Amino acid sequence: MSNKLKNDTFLRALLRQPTEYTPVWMMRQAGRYLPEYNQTRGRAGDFLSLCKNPNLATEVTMQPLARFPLDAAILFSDILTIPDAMGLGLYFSTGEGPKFERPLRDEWEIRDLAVPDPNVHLRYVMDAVSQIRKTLNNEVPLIGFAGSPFTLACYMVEGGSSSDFALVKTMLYQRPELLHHILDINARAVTSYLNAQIEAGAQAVMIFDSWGGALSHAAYHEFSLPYMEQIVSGLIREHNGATIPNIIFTKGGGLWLESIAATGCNAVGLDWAIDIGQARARIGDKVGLQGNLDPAVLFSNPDAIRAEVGKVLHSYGKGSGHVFNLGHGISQFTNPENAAAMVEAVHELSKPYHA
Ligand SMILES: Cc1c2[nH]c(c1CCC(=O)O)Cc1[nH]c(c(CCC(=O)O)c1C)Cc1[nH]c(c(CCC(=O)O)c1C)Cc1[nH]c(c(C)c1CCC(=O)O)C2
Repeated sequence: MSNKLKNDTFLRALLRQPTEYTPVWMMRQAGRYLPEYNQTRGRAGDFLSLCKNPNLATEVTMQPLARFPLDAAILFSDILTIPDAMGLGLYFSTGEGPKFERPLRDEWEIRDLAVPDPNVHLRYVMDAVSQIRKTLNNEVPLIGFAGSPFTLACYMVEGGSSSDFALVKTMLYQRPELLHHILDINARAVTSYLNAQIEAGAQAVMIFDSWGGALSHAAYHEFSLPYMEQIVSGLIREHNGATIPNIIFTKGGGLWLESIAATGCNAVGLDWAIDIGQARARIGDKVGLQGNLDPAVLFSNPDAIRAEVGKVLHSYGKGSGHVFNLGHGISQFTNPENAAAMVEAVHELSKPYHA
């Protein structure tokens, strides 16, 4: 099988190589805003069964690509597959988000944590990756992903979603060595998981640090960033002759862009709080940038969406190095026609910036 991509615009933009237009994909592009996704999830039974069934995971990965001319596909899965493989017992109760049957509450549970073998305990993810690659037939690249060690620790310690991170932050300040132990296991688990995804066919990888932005300046630099740096330095950089770019996305990380860019990553994800032109001025000579449209823009209408897309493109300015995306996942209450309008506007309006 030839590995030549028909559309590698996304990969080139991450590596700051020239492109004809600005490539675009959407975080959570396969999800509940698509009626066909809800239909497939209904057939699977629930969200986790969907993740664990490679046929159905492939089907939903392809759904947004059938609707919109996106420049990348992203593996359909979840960041919490790793703690699930560690034995914490992931489940999703409708309307309440992710939960663990056995969150980390006792010190012995933390001391007992072990790095799962991705090709055994997360075989279903690797099977999905290779099946998605076959189905994609080299049309666009496939993105693999994982959660950051700190973001995973938030869920593992809290036992689910949290608004104040009381338990994990108590541990951070009271028993920092215990949290460091969890983070070290998580960093090794994420590195081998992402490398297994690359070996199974992922052509770029992204680390979601969804909660790093909830930390203080000092705590971010002690408990989140160094572990992402450890992962980046352990990632496979070339596979079957192709460069495998990586992206770090700390939501709320705008204050720390220089530190993030210094990890050795290829690209940095931006939420919508920062001006992308300013971000480029700060780190754009070192890394590519991905983002940064407010997902709420997609609640408006095609004309307003076009105007907001134009502002982001104008702020980034001329030249390569930008992958257009939302600043966070697409809302389940988005009209798919508005997502279509965004993708079309990016492709059309970005061409003059690459002339
Ligand atoms: C924190 C986090 C999680 N998962 C993820 C993150 C990091 C990104 C972020 O900050 O949002 C990452 C993720 N989750 C999902 C993907 C799939 C790929 C994609 O299309 O982008 C990715 C990349 C599918 C999903 N993961 C989830 C859904 C919705 C579940 C459903 O279908 O019922 C999807 C499509 C469930 C999930 N999974 C998680 C939460 C908090 C929830 C519930 C939130 C919600 O209800 O919107 C954990």
